[in-house]
Amino acid sequence: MASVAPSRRALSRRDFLRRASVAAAGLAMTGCGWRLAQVRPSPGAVGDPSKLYIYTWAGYTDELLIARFQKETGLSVVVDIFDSNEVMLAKLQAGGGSQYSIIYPSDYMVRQMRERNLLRELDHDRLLGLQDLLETYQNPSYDPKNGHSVPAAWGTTGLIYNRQRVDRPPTDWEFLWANRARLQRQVTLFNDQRETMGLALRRLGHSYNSQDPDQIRQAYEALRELRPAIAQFTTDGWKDRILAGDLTIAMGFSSDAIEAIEENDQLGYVIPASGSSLWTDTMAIPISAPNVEAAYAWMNFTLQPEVAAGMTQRLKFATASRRAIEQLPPDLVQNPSLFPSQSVLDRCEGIAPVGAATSLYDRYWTQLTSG
Ligand SMILES: NCCCCNCCCN
Repeated sequence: MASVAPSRRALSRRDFLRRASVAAAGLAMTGCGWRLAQVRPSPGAVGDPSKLYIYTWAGYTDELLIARFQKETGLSVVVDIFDSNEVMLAKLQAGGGSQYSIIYPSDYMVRQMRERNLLRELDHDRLLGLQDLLETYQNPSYDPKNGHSVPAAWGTTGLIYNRQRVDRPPTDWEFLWANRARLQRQVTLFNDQRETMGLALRRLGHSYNSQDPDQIRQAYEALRELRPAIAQFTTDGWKDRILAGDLTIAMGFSSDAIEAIEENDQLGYVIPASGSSLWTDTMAIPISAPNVEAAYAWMNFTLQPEVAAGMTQRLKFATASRRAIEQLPPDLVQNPSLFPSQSVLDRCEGIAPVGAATSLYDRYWTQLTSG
């Protein structure tokens, strides 16, 4: 089982606090306006040297970021969104690899794509700022020495809950099963097979990366048991619903949870006690990408500590840049949902490829979500 946890030393709360003491000023909070700037349903012309096509997760860009990049480089940016690594991979394999110059695969997917020769090897002479990354991110296990990817963001997966609708806040995944009779259609889980099958594995005391057919079956059956409580499998569609008071609990990424809590202080976020997924999302260049120059320009732009710190402030994902963390204001560095304590991180696990068991995950996932 490969762990992609950020370095224990580098991410200890004590270290963060020490670094934060020099931060104070940081960057001004900026209203994001329309967050998914220039998002469009599908890419059009490819190979236009004045355009950079990016395929990423929701909430990883905003208007300010794109406008500044355009001002600095003259390149306009077009962003498409995916909601799981598997969706991104399928699109790339169906020809999307020659449409996008930058993609944002997570840790395990970088490894999977590298092994299938789907990513371009990075020329480190063309990258500025890799030395500013946290030590563990200089040589992550999913991509030794960042040969094919640059870490962009990291965070956890947990439960977002509406305090007004629960007697006691959930502390673990088990809450969902214990309360399933009361939670009829009030819960959303991700439309992401590794994350969702993973939480069920973890609740049963197994690894997110189990390759044991029996354990994978048990996880599937446990999720079937939960089916009546599940309103929807959605990675990004829960936020409006929980803000509207339509849901009691949603599975969510830490960054999205922090944003939702900013909008409604009746919401809370918990990293489940039995452990959760600790993920890293990266920037990479598909092997047949157009406009590779522009891809390097984007990587270098976002690697700048001041730009990376601004993204963490506005978009609420943890940065892998040590120098960016030094620029963050103390309230962000001390936010345990954004930078969890070491003991919490120790309970979490990085998702890794599961080899031949992938088809079993696929099969159970299809049965679960189509049934
Ligand atoms: N909107 C925030 C997206 C964060 C996505 N991280 C994905 C991790 C998947 N294992």
